Amino acid sequence: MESIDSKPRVSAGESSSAAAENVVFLTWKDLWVTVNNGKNGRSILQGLTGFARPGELLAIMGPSGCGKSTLLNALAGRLDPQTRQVGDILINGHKQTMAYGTSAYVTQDDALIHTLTVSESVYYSAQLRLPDTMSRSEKKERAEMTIREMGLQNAMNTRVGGWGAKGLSGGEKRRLSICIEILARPKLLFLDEPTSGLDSAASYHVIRKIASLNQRDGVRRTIIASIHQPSSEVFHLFHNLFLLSAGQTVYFGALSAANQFFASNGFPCPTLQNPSDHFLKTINKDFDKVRCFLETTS
Ligand SMILES: Nc1ncnc2c1ncn2[C@@H]1O[C@H](COP(=O)(O)OP(=O)(O)OP(=O)(O)O)[C@@H](O)[C@H]1O
Repeated sequence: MESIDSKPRVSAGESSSAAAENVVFLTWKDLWVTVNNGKNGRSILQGLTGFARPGELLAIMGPSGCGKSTLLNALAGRLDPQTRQVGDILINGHKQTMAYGTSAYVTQDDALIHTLTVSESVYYSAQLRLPDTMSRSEKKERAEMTIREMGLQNAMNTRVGGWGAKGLSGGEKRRLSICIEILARPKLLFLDEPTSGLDSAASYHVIRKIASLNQRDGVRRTIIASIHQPSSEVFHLFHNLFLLSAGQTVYFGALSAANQFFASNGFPCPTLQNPSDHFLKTINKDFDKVRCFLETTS
């Protein structure tokens, strides 16, 4: 089976120039994550290598249970204590801990207070999260700017809402959660399934807002999101793809080269089919073929 090089290389100067520019170039090398369940350890991630660049969005995709959240948590330093991690995770080429506010993690569940409005949620978070070196009015200004960046200006006075009290839509809640996490202008943003539970239009709106953040405020963020079955429009908002199956890398590289990679390995994407559906179907359906595919490409 023919294979192409799915592992793009990091150019020598990229990590050091990211450090000079005060952005984050995240690299992981031969990353293993094992969980201890009784007598035997089970490898959830098996020797993953990749990177995420400033100014780009990386999608982590794969079938349910393949290890997407585990990879995201390992990169964010949020693995739970029962797991063991081996391998290197480097920031701008070095092993280092990130300063407060450098990175943010948006979880799948929106941890919002139902009785607050959008503006109250963001203003209060700004007062609590932003450094004391910022004045009250600077914090308020930052909160307003961030609300606009996430396209929530028309819902400023809408309550979050919950059971029995309708408030924000699911997509608006997700954008509010992101809004709160990006208040401190993190250079590295992790999102765990930011579109889960949303319809395709709301998903597109959420990811488009995330994708446009870098253009709007000029901060070249490094953005990594795990994502389930994105529509074609959502899929094409990402720059790079990390495709996993059973804890192993199926593909890592530019999104634009993934079709060619699958085609040259005997799995061309049918015309008019959403490529992300095709990739996930291929991994799920042809399990034995994919095992052989993994062996040839690793
Ligand atoms: N702490 C843990 N203890 C035991 N097993 C774990 C633990 N964390 C993850 N796993 C197992 O590792 C595998 C990968 O889990 P993970 O949540 O990373 O998958 P996922 O791709 O994010 O799944 P989904 O798309 O369904 O959310 C699963 O089989 C899960 O049961």
